[in-house]
Formats: sequence, C-alpha cells, structure tokens
Amino acid sequence: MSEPKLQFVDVTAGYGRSMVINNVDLTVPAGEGVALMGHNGAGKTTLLRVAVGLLPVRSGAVLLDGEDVTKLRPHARVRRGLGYVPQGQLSFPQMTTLENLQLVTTDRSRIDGVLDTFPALRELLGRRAGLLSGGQRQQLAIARTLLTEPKLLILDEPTEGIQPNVVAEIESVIAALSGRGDLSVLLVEQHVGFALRSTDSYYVLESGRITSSGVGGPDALDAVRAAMAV
Ligand SMILES: Nc1ncnc2c1ncn2[C@@H]1O[C@H](COP(=O)(O)OP(=O)(O)OP(=O)(O)O)[C@@H](O)[C@H]1O
Repeated sequence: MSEPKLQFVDVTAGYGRSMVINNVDLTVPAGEGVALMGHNGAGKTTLLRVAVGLLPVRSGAVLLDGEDVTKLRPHARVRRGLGYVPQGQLSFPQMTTLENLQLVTTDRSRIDGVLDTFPALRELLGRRAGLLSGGQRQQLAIARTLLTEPKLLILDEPTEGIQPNVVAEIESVIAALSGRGDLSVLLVEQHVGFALRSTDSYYVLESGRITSSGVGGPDALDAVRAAMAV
C-alpha cells in the first residue's frame, strides 16, 4: 500500500451536543480511490465536511500527507491539494459551461487538459449551465474542481438526482480519475457496484461508526451488502 494521503484518526464529530461520527479511523492511500458507503443519515457527508475543514472535530485528528491539518481552515487545506465536490452539482446557472470553468482559470490549455476527461462537456462550452442535464452539471462541477489541480479529490454522491442511464457516464469519469495514479479519491456513493468498481478499497459507515472495510472489486459486493443490511 502507498503512503497515506488522507487519514482520519479516531475522529469524533457532530453538531451541537449530538455526535454524528464516532471514533472513525479511515485512510485514503496516495494515488488510490476509496469508497465510503452507508445508509442515508449514517454520517457520510458529515465525515467529508470534517475532512474539508467545514466542521471541527470533537476529538481525534485529520492528517493530510502525514501532517496534522485538524486545525486548518478549508482554504488552507485546498492550498495543500484538497479538492471538494459537494452534493448538488453546484454551478452558476446563468453562466455558460466555459464561463463556469473560467471562474477557476482562464488558461485555455489547462481547461482543455481537464476537458479531455469530459468529452461531453467539450460540446457544451457555450451552453448556459442552467440548461445542462443533471449528469452534465455534475461533470462540470467535477471539472471545475479538477482545474484547481487537487491531489486529493473528495466527491459527495456524484450520482445523486441523476438519471440512471447517465450514471455509467459519471462512473467512467470517476474510474478514470481514480485510476490516474497521481490523484487520490474519496468517494461517497449510494450505488454500491459503481463505488466498488471505480475505487480500490471501501469503508461502510453506519450510525457514525465504521462497521466494515476492505479491498474493493466484485468480491467485496457481498460483504458490503451484508454490512449494509444490518
Ligand atoms: N447541520 C446539521 N445540524 C444538525 N444535524 C445535522 C446537520 N447536518 C446533518 N445532520 C445530522 O447528522 C446525521 C448525519 O447526516 P449526514 O448528512 O452526514 O449523513 P449522510 O450519511 O451523508 O446521509 P445522506 O446519504 O442522506 O446524504 C443525520 O442525522 C443528520 O440529520
């Protein structure tokens, strides 16, 4: 296994007095993809918010490249190579696809480089983001984050609200990113098969605790389904 890129060490966190995440240990190795699965309300988004620095820990630590970043604010973590794509395909609907990308950089060669991963978007550069489909908007959101040249990409349910026939498109994008080797990916995803196919290892979170983890691939499907059935 390669060096850890991101580590949660005995992390407990929550809102007010209610702790949503309890004593979580989780590692994303450098250059690999990790899937985080669990039922609605298990605490997946909360854990991602802790990773990004949007929510403080109650106890425990978050390490990036082995360094303790627990007290660092989100922008400082972004400077260290963290990229976050929150739920909801956020974009500026009145602006075109290209203008949305240009909010990050106007360097056309960098934009072209990222568009190589999103051939569908290349055809839609002049279209207003508000007129894109859910799947296209999700690709735009991922593309915009990639323009910041992250070393760790954190994705929160990229297929949420997307037509089933477009889920495969998102899957191939994420599998390509996860397989790149120079990018680590932490993916929260409800589609278990998709999540396991496009990453190297998995964790199952239930009621704020990790209940199962292991290497991904087709053999893991039964283990994850069993862990989630409890
Ligand atoms: N801002 C908040 N204030 C108080 N409680 C919150 C807040 N955000 C989430 N929660 C609670 O924390 C728990 C975990 O929510 P979270 O969104 O992390 O779960 P999740 O696993 O991402 O769920 P989903 O798959 O539905 O997105 C839920 O009980 C939720 O109601």
